[in-house]
Amino acid sequence: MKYNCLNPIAGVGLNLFTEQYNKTEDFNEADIVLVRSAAMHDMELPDNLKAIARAGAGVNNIPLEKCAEKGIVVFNTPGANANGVKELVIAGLLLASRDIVGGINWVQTVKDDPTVAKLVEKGKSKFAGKEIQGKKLGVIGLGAIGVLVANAANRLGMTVYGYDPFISVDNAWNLSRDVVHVKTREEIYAECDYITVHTPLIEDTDPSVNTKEMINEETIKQMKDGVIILNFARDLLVNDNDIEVALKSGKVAKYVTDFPNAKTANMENVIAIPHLGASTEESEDNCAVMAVKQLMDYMENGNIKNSVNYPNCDAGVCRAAGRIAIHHKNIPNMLSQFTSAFSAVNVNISDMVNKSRGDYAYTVLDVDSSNNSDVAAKLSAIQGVLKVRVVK
Ligand SMILES: NC(=O)C1=CN([C@@H]2O[C@H](COP(=O)(O)OP(=O)(O)OC[C@H]3O[C@@H](n4cnc5c(N)ncnc54)[C@H](O)[C@@H]3O)[C@@H](O)[C@H]2O)C=CC1
Ligand SMILES: O=C(O)C(=O)COP(=O)(O)O
Repeated sequence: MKYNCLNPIAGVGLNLFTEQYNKTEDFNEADIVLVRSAAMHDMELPDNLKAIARAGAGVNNIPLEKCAEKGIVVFNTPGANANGVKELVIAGLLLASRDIVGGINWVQTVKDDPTVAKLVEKGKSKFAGKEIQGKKLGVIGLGAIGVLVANAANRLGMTVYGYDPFISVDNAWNLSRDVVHVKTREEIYAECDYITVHTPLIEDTDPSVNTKEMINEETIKQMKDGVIILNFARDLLVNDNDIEVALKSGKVAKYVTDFPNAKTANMENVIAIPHLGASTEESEDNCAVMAVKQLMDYMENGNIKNSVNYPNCDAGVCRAAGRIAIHHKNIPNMLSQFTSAFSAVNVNISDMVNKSRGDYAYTVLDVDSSNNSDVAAKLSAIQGVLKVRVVK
């Protein structure tokens, strides 16, 4: 089996691959691909490609639907880099509150002056700021990162407001009970001195689901004067032209972004960080290990864990003579056709798992025969079947 890395992936993860797996520099001959932020939307997806693992959280760089149509499972690594991002968000809160960057840059301009010690005492008042303790922070999106940010800010003495209409049970359990649970984004806009966004980038006609450009003229208008906005999620969550106007007028005091672009990188009062949220040794290692383990379990057992375009499916380790994995449309009459294909050749199905997610489904069949290539070819020809893989 061949794997290709579209971005550098930590060695501690890649070292988990056994001798069955070989690295290839050629994307077109890969069975599996590991990726971080490389843009995949315009890439031609080869027929032999079976799975893509995003060593990270955001999957907006990957064509999920196109992959699902080709029976390519896309995984991510939920939570594996959340602490790295949380720590940078806390740094972002402090960088936006105290002119640390301005002060450091100024010291560089006077560092060769023998009276530098005196100069700093005289000049430091230009860089004075505010403390975060006692201020209100709004967290939009209480997933792996949002929960950690909310809890950490709460421990630093901030009053934290949290909004997430789709919060998972686990994340709700992990959220500090001191976090104020708000039911609308508007409450956050009206109340908070700092607002940080931690949702995926989602484009949808339903405004409660859509996150694209959720920070815009209309929503900024509802915020407090001098609000500080932090964006460690994706640049498209914020409308660049609207934030520019708001920064110029002082309505927004600072915009901290981990996703600078040609516009925001040139705006005054923007603190632009070069997408460093997940760039820590620990996060890179966690993501790589999780991504590789998920890929290996998929390749060797057909199990799917943490997919973003196919249902999760745990068929365990195969103890039968053969295992076939079928990617198919979630439509009527599929299972009966699969079972008929095996009964036609008098092969017993000893175990079966069938899972669906939206328009797509995944079926794993354990059978009492180790020679299944002919049946696999017949299964591939069934209308609605997207890919058939002989796992064992
Ligand atoms: N700066 C960086 O290096 C990194 C950035 N990210 C970005 O941060 C995002 C969040 O990451 P995680 O917390 O790990 O993901 P996650 O999937 O654990 O959390 C996302 C949360 O957003 C919530 N959500 C979805 N739509 C929403 C809406 N319309 N309104 C309010 N909440 C909504 C979900 O219910 C979920 O709880 C990623 O999608 C990615 O874009 C993630 C990791 C690193
Ligand atoms: O995990 C994410 O969503 C990130 O934004 C991290 O991206 P990266 O892996 O650092 O290119």
